[in-house]
Amino acid sequence: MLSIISGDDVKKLDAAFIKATGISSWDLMENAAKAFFAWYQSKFMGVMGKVFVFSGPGNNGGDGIAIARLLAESGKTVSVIFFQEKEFCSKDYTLNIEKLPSKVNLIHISDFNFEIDENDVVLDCIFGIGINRPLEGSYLEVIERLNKTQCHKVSIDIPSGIPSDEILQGKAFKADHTVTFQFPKLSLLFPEHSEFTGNIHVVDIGIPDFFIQNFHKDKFFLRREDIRKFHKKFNPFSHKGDFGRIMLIGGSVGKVGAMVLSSKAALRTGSGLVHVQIAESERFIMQTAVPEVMVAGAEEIKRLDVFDALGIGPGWGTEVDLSFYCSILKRYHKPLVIDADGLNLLSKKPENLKYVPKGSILTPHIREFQRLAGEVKDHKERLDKARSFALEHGVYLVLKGAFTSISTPNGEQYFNSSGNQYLATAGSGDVLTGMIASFLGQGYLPLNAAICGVFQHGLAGEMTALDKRRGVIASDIIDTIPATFVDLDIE
Ligand SMILES: NC(=O)C1=CN([C@@H]2O[C@H](COP(=O)(O)OP(=O)(O)OC[C@H]3O[C@@H](n4cnc5c(N)ncnc54)[C@H](O)[C@@H]3O)[C@@H](O)[C@H]2O)[C@@H](O)CC1
Ligand SMILES: Nc1ncnc2c1ncn2[C@@H]1O[C@H](COP(=O)(O)OP(=O)(O)O)[C@@H](O)[C@H]1O
Ligand SMILES: [K+]
Repeated sequence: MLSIISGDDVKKLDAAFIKATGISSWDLMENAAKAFFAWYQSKFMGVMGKVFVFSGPGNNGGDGIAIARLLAESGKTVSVIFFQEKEFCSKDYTLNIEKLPSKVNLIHISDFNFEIDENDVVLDCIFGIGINRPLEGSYLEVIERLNKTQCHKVSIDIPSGIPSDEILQGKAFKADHTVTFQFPKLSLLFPEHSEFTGNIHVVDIGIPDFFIQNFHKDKFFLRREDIRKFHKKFNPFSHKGDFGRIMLIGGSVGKVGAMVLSSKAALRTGSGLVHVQIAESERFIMQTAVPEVMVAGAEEIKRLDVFDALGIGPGWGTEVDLSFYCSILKRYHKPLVIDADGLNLLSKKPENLKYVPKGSILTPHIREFQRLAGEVKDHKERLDKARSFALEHGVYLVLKGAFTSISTPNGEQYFNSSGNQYLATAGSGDVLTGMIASFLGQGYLPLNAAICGVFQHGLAGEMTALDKRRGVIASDIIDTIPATFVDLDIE
């Protein structure tokens, strides 16, 4: 798992790493340039145009000059466009200028003619995480001009103009790809910045994560290779009971489809037994749609303790009797999952949050979270609010969207890397509820259930979008859940 640290801490990290290993800051920049070059070779070598490296005065600019050298040595036609004379630039920038082969065109910005073709590549190395004020003057003019230019655009570490941990003030470079070093900078995960970042790629520059953990506070980035360790192992003697008995509550008249999706997703995620509690009139639809599911009557609602996990909310409607809802929360003493109308009902009377069992998992999308916790001005504030909400109520708060975040009762935040925009389709959230409730019922710790559910839901979305793109519907995501176990090599 990658730790996400603040821009200020990156400087301390670099200094400590250099001190501990004896390598020079130039070596670290060289590692960054080589890591970028390897990425470029795998993704861009087929692009035959010229490369224009726009190089600012700091170490991001220095990275650009080192990259220009590697690209030129590999046979590319490279120009470096610089803004400041080297006396005003960082030490490693100057060292790299001295190492540039003579075949690289070195052009001051005032002499550059902006003759860039569609097939050319612009590398944005103007500012990295050292940006400390909004863009102005020639930097702003150049970036605005580049934003209007048709060509391939790649930002190094972060699109120039965006601060590492805050919301952008003013303008920034608009990239098709951002290749970021070591870990994604927090602000790359904000929806406000999606028009600037393009696709985000993380490349390793050789600082081991255990070293970074000395600096990290509370934020992690979840990647595919991290997921296996959150999974439980089952053996050939495991029986239906080991895979858990869960109860999903929701499905009012006309909205039983939500429960069809949740319950089917839970079965596809591995649940041994799935019961649902839905409006009496919808029984027939439910049993026809998913014959493997048991439709619970009032008796079973009385005996909640027999269930290993509950999932409350999909398609429930907001007309539910709040005292009935509270009685479920009060009588169940294990962590449960609350989504959709289960959350909207809590927003109606937030004092009922005290009945939610500790360690439960709440899965709001942005609007549901706003109803629960109030208005925010931007995603940065939303993430802070999610963190304090989880701390205050002792729950896991899964804030859904691109880079879904999981805030824990001890103040940590995990950011998901799987998924795509095609998951934004009716019922997709109901599928996630079924998946998380299923893992919880299989005996996973709440954090592990949330992580595995969120990651595999996203992965199922990616896999199903390969041949369906915007045609993905929630049922396709469910059908692809089993393939995610195979893809991740989980038994
Ligand atoms: N561990 C890492 O992450 C590493 C990072 N490196 C690179 O180093 C970068 C950070 O380098 P720096 O700290 O030098 O930061 P920058 O390269 O972002 O540049 C900061 C410089 O620009 C000036 N500046 C800031 N905002 C400005 C504005 N709006 N207008 C005009 N001037 C402005 C500052 O006064 C400072 O001189 C990273 O983004 C990355 O590209 C690599 O070189 C090596 C390892
Ligand atoms: N752009 C996106 N990138 C990644 N995941 C997304 C994106 N948009 C939506 N999702 C995911 O799709 C699901 C949508 O859930 P939700 O909003 O509750 O939908 P519904 O109410 O239709 O079931 C969430 O898991 C969310 O994280
Ligand atoms: K940059």
